[in-house]
Amino acid sequence: MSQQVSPPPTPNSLAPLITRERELSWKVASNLFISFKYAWAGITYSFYTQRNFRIHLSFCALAIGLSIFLHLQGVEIAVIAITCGLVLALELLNTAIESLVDLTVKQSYHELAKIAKDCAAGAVLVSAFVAVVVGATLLLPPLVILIMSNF
Ligand SMILES: Nc1ncnc2c1ncn2[C@@H]1O[C@H](COP(=O)(O)OP(=O)(O)OP(=O)(O)O)[C@@H](O)[C@H]1O
Repeated sequence: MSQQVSPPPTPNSLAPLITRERELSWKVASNLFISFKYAWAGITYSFYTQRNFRIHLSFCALAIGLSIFLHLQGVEIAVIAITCGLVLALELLNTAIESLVDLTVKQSYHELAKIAKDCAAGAVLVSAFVAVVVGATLLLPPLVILIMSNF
């Protein structure tokens, strides 16, 4: 049995969607404050449900705290903060992708669901690896000097 494939949308068929401006959304935040509230709800959801998010958040707090304690230069603290932000943002996207996949395939196995979840988890892993390299490069030398100077 051949699968029915819908034709790709032409630029003209997208125009009504754009003019109706997100009419298809279940709900649209009415103002900026409500948008922040929903964004914060996503962050707290990830915090309470995702162990990895809590672990990454703890390491980020530690790294930023250490960089201030060790009097790193402003640009170095900024690089550590950007790297931490990247890891946490990718964790949030990973959670979003997992939820979307579960919503789509429910509790059934699907090869594409596996690819989507594995790639999302892989993106987090890559960013975490980069964060370790950045942290080790910027934090370890002054930390070793501080420890050595106390012995
Ligand atoms: N519906 C599915 N079909 C196929 N494989 C799946 C499916 N759901 C999960 N998997 C596989 O199980 C793995 C773990 O999925 P799960 O949804 O439990 O993520 P997780 O353990 O919460 O991941 P993370 O630690 O990144 O948050 C996925 O990476 C994927 O390989």
